[in-house]
Amino acid sequence: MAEADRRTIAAGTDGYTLMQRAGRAVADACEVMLPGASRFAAVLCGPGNNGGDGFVAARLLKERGWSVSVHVLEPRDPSTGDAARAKADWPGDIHGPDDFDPSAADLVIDALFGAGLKRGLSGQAERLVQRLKDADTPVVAVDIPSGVDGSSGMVTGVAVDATLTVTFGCAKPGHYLYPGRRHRGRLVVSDIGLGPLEPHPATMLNDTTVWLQAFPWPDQDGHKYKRGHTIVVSGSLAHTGAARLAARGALRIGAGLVTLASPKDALSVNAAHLTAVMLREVNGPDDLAELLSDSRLNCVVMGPGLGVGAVTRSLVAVALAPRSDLRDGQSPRACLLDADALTSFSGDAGRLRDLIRSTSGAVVITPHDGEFARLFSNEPAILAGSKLDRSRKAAQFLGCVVLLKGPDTVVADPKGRATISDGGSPWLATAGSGDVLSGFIGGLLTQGMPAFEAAAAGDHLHTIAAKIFGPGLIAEDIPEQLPAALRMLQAEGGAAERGGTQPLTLA
Ligand SMILES: NC(=O)C1=CN([C@@H]2O[C@H](COP(=O)(O)OP(=O)(O)OC[C@H]3O[C@@H](n4cnc5c(N)ncnc54)[C@H](O)[C@@H]3O)[C@@H](O)[C@H]2O)[C@@H](O)CC1
Ligand SMILES: [K+]
Repeated sequence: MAEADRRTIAAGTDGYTLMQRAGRAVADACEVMLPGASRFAAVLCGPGNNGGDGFVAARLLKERGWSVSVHVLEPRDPSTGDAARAKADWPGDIHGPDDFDPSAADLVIDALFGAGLKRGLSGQAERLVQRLKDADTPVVAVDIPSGVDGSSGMVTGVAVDATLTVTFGCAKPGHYLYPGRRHRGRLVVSDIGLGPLEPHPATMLNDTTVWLQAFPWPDQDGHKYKRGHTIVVSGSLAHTGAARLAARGALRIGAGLVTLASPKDALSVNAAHLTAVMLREVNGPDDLAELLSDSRLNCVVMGPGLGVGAVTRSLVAVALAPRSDLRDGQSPRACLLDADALTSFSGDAGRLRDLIRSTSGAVVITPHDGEFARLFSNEPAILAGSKLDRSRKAAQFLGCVVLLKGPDTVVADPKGRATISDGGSPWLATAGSGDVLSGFIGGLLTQGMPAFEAAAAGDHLHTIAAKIFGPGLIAEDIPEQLPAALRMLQAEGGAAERGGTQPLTLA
């Protein structure tokens, strides 16, 4: 973001002009939020340019008839640069923090600190923010709620709870990553004329613009063998449901064929629950190796309900085994590892990395936070940092795509590309929903979708399907909502082809 700012200034727009535009965007948002007359805004201005934006907004609101009181942390703040100029242009009194009474105001503007904050609020700033949190007054945050780290969403100590956040140029990761996401209220991204961002952004909001171009719509003249064949490995008798959920997900999202590889003891229970999904007896790694000698089986999904231990480790090794049997035109087999397939490598991520690096096919792993922490328990450097950092480091370490689940799911690839999801559905916090997600992504890999795009698309469609169903959702419902989600996607695909859209960069 600072880079975009520098480019804009280099291209002829000075910093003070940008600050005027930013302050105007904030003032406009306040007017939309509180239309009417006799409005009173209290504006908290910090020592940097965030505070400068606050002074500009304060002046514009005063010109528009608002009563405005401005408060700074220290009398000398802000003392340099554009922010000092904005302060000098403010025509009213400047108060200290002790005069700040949030409950007397109709609205508070939080212009204390911007997205570059790297340490927790302390002292006067902390006390001021705590007083604001204790009041019930609506808050408009400038750029990001003060106390939230814009690049990670992390909060050390207190952070402002905004009703609305106005940011500039593009959103920041901290607007979407938790806990920052919880603090920002509604988000408005204002175009203040910042320079163009990199043509290949590293961090993107996960929406259709990231992956729609790569979505594997079936060909008009296609047949099921062309759409690929997914193998889902089932657990034993008492643990078969998870694999069936994944298998149904893979079939719904368009895999041409799906076969459940089931141990003998679970065959009859699996058979009793399957119709379009096929069934094959597979008792352990040797049987799986024999099944996979058929090179048409081009994706394996394993982990859900599989059990933790040496057998699962061997099954993963078989699925990732190097291949010499590929004929011309055949693509290598992709692999989706989730749940027990990851927990079986707890504290031994190096072994999993060696297996992944030996395969020529695409690999996606889909851990939740607990599985991620167990897998990398011997790699403390990977466990440090924001969710975005951790996902990127894990992807680079393993050499595969990592999808780290949560309401702010992150998908990262080894080259550093990453997406953040825009809030899942709270109804997805239900048993088996992750198994369906494995199936969705596996089904897309089966159809040849590149791994990063497949993971992002699977996650997005999973959320859309859950939102379509709404309250009362259980995992079985998710694949059944996919047709409606795909119809929406198809309509959007047509619109995108006509209009052309760019991914939403998060800088
Ligand atoms: N393109 C851009 O980036 C633009 C940015 N603008 C504004 O500029 C802001 C960024 O300005 P700055 O870089 O000056 O950042 P801030 O306004 O957040 O201020 C940084 C100052 O606060 C101090 N500080 C940081 N963390 C602290 C803590 N925990 N406790 C006490 N003091 C702390 C720092 O030492 C520094 O002096 C943005 O948030 C935005 O509001 C706009 O004016 C227009 C364009
Ligand atoms: K702020």
